[in-house]
Amino acid sequence: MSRDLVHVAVGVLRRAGEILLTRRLAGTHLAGCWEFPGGKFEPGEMPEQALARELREELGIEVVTTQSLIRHRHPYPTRDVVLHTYEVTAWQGEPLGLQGQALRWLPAERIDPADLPPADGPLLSAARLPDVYAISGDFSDQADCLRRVERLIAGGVRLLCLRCPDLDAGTYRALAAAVLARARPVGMQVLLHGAADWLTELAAELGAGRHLPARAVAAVGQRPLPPGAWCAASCHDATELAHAARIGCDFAVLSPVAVTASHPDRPALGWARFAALVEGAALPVFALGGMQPQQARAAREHGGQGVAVMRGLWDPAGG
Ligand SMILES: Nc1nc2c([nH]c(=O)n2[C@@H]2O[C@H](COP(=O)(O)OP(=O)(O)OP(=O)(O)O)[C@@H](O)[C@H]2O)c(=O)[nH]1
Ligand SMILES: [Mg+2]
Repeated sequence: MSRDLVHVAVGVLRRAGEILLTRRLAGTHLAGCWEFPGGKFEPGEMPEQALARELREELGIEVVTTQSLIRHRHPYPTRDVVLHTYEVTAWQGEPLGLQGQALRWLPAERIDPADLPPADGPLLSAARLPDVYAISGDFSDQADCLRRVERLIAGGVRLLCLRCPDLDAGTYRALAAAVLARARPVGMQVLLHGAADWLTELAAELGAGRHLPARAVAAVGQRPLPPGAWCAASCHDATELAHAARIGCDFAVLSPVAVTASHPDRPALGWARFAALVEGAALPVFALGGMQPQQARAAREHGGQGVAVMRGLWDPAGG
């Protein structure tokens, strides 16, 4: 039996580091929840037209510019909802609760997912994530590693995967602790890469997240970290993306989008295939493989969260 499918346009409005939430009115689906403003498409409307009309009707503002953030589908008991989410990067007017709904501005990290509709988990992750995810290269020298981290921080990078596959556990622990001590005060979030179980305990101890290699994602039935700590997955196809979302990962990297120096003979997905895979994914997806930070916008235009960059950031002078 075919289910009802409802398309909804949703806006993320930011001001002084805070995001606008509005409260669903009594008598509506999910009454009392805090949500991102927006509403259902009317017949014949394009997503951005629906967004502009909804924000005019609900908040009395005029949308000036938008950037697509994430589109995902959520099965509610009575119908499926597709949320088309946009960053509203400029608008005119002061948002008001024109339908009597309460308004509230909150920093992204203080929004409690439990206050939002059940469909909003991926949307909140997307709103909290930047559009560049740096992935470290292999290294063993702590001073060199910290110099590279400093350079990333100075360049505005705020999400880092610490990937050191050849280090023993003791050296990795010391290195991760040193990186976190530097990253925490500036709000850079760090994910520990690897399949080993001890990484979960280390992540909890240091206030870090975990990034699971594809083989580790396939092997687990549930994310290894509690909500609130980032849990990311490496994926290469639709099956892996679906599994990553099912086990509760917050975001994924999908590769290889372009041909890379490290795997020149591996066929690249290209942007069209990337977009098709992201379209079906229920979590934010970064493009990985041959990416440079300035391609974040292209990734966004193809439905992605942004780019995951290895060489281009960690080792920009390298080959
Ligand atoms: N606006 C909005 N809707 C959401 C969010 N999350 C989510 O699951 N939804 C669902 O998407 C649908 C949007 O419906 P809506 O009630 O806002 O639609 P609308 O503004 O056109 O209202 P109307 O139908 O009373 O005219 C609802 O089923 C709602 O529960 C969200 O963050 N914002
Ligand atoms: Mg609405």
